Amino acid sequence: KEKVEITKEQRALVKAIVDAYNRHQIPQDVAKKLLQEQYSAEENFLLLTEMATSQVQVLVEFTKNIPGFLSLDREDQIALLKGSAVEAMFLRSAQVLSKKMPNGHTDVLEERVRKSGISEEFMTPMFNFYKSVGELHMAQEEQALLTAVTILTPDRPYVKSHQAVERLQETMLDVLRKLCVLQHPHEPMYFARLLGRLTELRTLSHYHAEMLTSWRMNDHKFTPLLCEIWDVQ
Ligand SMILES: CC(C)NC(=O)n1c(-c2ccccc2)cc2c1CN(S(=O)(=O)c1cccs1)CC2
Repeated sequence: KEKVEITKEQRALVKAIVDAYNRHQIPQDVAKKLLQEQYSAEENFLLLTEMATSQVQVLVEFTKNIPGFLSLDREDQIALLKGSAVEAMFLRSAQVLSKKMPNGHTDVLEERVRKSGISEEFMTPMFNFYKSVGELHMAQEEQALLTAVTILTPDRPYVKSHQAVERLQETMLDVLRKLCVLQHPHEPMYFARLLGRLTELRTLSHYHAEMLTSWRMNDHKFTPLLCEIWDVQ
């Protein structure tokens, strides 16, 4: 039985990432609004736009606090953010849905998302993903580190110093692997299942590009920040 040891540096790394992750929660008022306003598809779409826009701002702040990220080449920093924004949004959504919320809130949230103009063909894979993440009952350290691992994916378009990003991602993966072994001693495949969610995320992000065109058909407007991070309009 290999003895898994988290080093002092790794403990500090996890603390930095989790603090950043918790510091940048989506403003509660935005999430609360999802539960208050009326149910029209237009209203739901607007609320998702607001939540997604606020999540991008949160994502940028979180990313800047990933140790080593700001020492990467500036253009690579942008390439990593743009390349991971959609995946981070879906991962965040899954984490929001799997969070313990006052009873009934999750259903309302789910209902609003289902009635926001997203075509049925994307609804199924999207909610399958939310369910498969929820079933993992991820600890917050795992959620924060998995988000960091997603952002630090070296093979995003336009990334120049592939190796520098890979080194950073490996640092995160090593401590995430150790945490999984320590926190799920009876589930030797837990870490592998976590990484499997990242594969599902990539597939979802391919659906997202098509989702956007279906919305644009019904002249739905996005915010300038979403247009910039998604390279649309
Ligand atoms: C938590 C935030 C980041 N999640 C969020 O905004 N959601 C959620 C969601 C899921 C579970 C709980 C709460 C919300 C589902 C969807 C989105 C956004 N996208 S989008 O960005 O393509 C979008 C399209 C049009 C305007 S914004 C569409 C799908």
